Amino acid sequence: MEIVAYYLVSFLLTITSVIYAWKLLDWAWFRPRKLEKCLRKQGLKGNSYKLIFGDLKELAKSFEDVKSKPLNVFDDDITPRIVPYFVDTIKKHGKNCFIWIGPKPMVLVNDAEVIRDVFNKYVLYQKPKPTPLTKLLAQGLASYEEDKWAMHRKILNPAFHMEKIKNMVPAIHLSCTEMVSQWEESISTKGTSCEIDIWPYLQKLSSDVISRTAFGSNYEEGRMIFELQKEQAQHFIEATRTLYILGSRFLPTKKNRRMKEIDKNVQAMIRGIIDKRVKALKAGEANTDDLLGMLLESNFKQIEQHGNKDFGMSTREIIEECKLFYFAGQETTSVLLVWTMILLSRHLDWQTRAREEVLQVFGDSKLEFDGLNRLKIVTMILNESLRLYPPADSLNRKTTTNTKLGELSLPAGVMLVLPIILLHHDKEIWGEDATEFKPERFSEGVSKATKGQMTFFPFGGGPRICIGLNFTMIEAKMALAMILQHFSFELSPSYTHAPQSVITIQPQYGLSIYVLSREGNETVFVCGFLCDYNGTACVFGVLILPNIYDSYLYYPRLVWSANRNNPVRTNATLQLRQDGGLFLMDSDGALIWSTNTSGKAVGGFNLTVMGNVVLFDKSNDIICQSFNHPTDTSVPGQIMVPGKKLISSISATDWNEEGEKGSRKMRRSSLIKYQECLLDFSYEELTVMTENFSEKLGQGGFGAVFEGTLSDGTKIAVKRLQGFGNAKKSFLAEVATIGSIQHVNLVKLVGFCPEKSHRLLVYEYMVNGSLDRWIFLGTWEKSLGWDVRKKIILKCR
Ligand code: HEM
Ligand SMILES: Nc1ncnc2c1ncn2[C@@H]1O[C@H](COP(=O)(O)OP(=O)(O)OP(=O)(O)O)[C@@H](O)[C@H]1O
Repeated sequence: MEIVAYYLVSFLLTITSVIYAWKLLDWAWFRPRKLEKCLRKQGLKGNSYKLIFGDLKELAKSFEDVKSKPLNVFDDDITPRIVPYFVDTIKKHGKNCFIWIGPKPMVLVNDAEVIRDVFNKYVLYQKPKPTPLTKLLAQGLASYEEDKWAMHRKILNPAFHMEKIKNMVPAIHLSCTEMVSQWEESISTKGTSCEIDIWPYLQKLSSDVISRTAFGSNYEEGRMIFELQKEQAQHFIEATRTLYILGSRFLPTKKNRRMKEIDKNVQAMIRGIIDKRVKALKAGEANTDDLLGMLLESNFKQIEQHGNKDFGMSTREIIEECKLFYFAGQETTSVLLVWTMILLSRHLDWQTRAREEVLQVFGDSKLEFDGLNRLKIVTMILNESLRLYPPADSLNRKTTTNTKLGELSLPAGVMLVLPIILLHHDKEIWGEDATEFKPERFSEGVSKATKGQMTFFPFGGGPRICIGLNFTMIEAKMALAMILQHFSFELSPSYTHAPQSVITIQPQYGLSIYVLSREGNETVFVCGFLCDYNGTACVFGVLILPNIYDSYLYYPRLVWSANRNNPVRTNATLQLRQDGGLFLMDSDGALIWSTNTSGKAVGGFNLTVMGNVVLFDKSNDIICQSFNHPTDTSVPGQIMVPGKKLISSISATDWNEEGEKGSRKMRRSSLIKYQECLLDFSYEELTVMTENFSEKLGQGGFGAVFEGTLSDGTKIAVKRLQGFGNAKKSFLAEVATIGSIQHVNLVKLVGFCPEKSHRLLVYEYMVNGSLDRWIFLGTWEKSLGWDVRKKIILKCR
């Protein structure tokens, strides 16, 4: 009996071993060979199959090779670095090719229409099965198929609707504010600018945003969960760099134990939060503004509707969805932001245009949802950034049965790769400048830019398109707008341009940029009428005021004017008409100038912080702007296009005197007409004007004051300062400050002289002397009372 049992067991063992051996052989050799034959018959080309590993070794080597070769800082042609093996294979075998991922062939799908088909027929083309390692990281919606996917998508969809995302905007705003404050703090310790590696900040930002929006009031617990998920992702990335060996996850290695421990802890923590919420929801107290709240609410509704738990998600499944939010939404959003920042650091013209738009929509006030939706330039920039640096460089699918794919007939089990980045960089699709940053491609939206083709799909496509698309775009707009509102930035020379693919496309060495605070550092423009002393000649224009940090601009200058060749008199008016734009009428009612926009419905006009006078319509679209009609000056951020020209305005604004004898003199003779403008005198001129400082008016704490006369006979008082030494910068800063103060009862500064070690201030002449003579009339009793002094201070006569 025992012998029979022995033979029976041996027989069964042998049979099982033979079956497994055959399966292994089929998996490692026969099946790959059969698939290869079939693909070659269809005209597809690729390397011959190599046992078990296929092309994996070459694939790993190609990544290693490019890793050590950073790109030129201005090079956005990144495909050879991100998908080196695809690029090499296409070079070697042509566009209709395949590569071997171990024993599985992977066909490259390059045709936009075929890609659309793959996305739409999502039951026929499914995602490759997640490895057990991926399962430890996150399962959820992204990895389900067919009915289970459909049910989860239906429950999750409402949480990602625009009106729900609107409620999350305050949470997103808070996270962005925290980041901006940290940058401001770093800057304040160094002055007005400093070098920051912003990559870790952007990663923390997107992680904070997910914690806040997913778990709301349980934000702190959420943050701990996501810290653990982050560590899990690190382990996962390391594991994906080696070939996954069946059963290896059961080995009691240190890493395997840690991954399991993390998974257990994360599950327990999320379960704790969910239990609290479910209790609150049942008691009618739960907050449903965060993702978790909305998901629970939607799940309840679904179960209630069908009266059956099977139509909803289990707690375990809800836990997986929460883990997935972090995995799918954190890194992707931070890389979108980091590449956008790199592009804007290099393309300062677009940085300026984006800032202009942000300031036009929000000014310096708090960002809010409706305004974010009006940011057109920012959206164009984000789309162009997603085109050049799509966070996911390619997507995978597999055939589930024998399938007709375009011209091909593919057997079941063939993997497909949809190479997002190759289509985004294709010169046949986007033109010769495909690898250049040109946000204007998206000026009329995505469908116009792609002509309705599936050539731009950073978020995938078809029914399985990214569920977080709206969420991520609002977050990115908010973060970018807030950064632009507070800072200017440019690349640091220490930045190394090395994009690399680690699940998402990331900057290998971070992103060091110079961040400059805009506060107190911006150039100030004012707009209005500028008249000569007599008020007989006025222009309507834009004036740039000196900035105390600049040493090159000592006095306000006119940078644009509407009527420089046609001055008007005082009492002229500028009228904004709803149906025609701006009209400049002289005091006698004669039309002097208009914006030439008759028939257009005008919403308003605005002087932007860049000094651009902008006329816009009701939907904030620009109707016309002074930047498009330059006169004699161009300011930073003003883009000059072919056909535009600057024409010197000296003689044109020099209404009374002929412009003569060198530019310095000419500038002065025209500037002297403006009350607001300060003149820079030479020491020699002041010596002549004061007849060698012969007539002393008095002595102050900082030096003596002398009488003088300008060439047109106007009397002046010249103060010769002592004690400023050679400190030209602080002297000019002082001049800029005093020069910008306008008060009827304070003497006006006319000009100054900073030549060599001379420091002189030129004031208008006060016939009645200094105010102190009138304030202190000999004795305290006789001097002016407080009410009179108050009136003097408050400018009342
Ligand atoms: C720049 C940011 C993002 C990019 C580029 C991006 C990209 C993608 C892509 C390409 C897919 C399709 C994958 C495939 O078809 O194989 C996808 C799916 C998905 N994404 Fe995103 N994503 C981003 C942000 C987010 C955020 C913020 C969340 C959640 C909070 C999210 C959640 C998901 C989910 C759950 C899916 C699976 C959808 C399904 O299978 O029905 N994503 N994402
Ligand atoms: N713009 C002016 N027009 C006519 N006289 C002036 C003018 N500015 C100064 N003075 C004369 O010169 C004197 C000294 O002026 P100054 O402004 O230097 O002195 P202060 O007011 O005593 O103080 P401080 O040196 O602290 O500014 C005045 O008392 C006045 O008589």
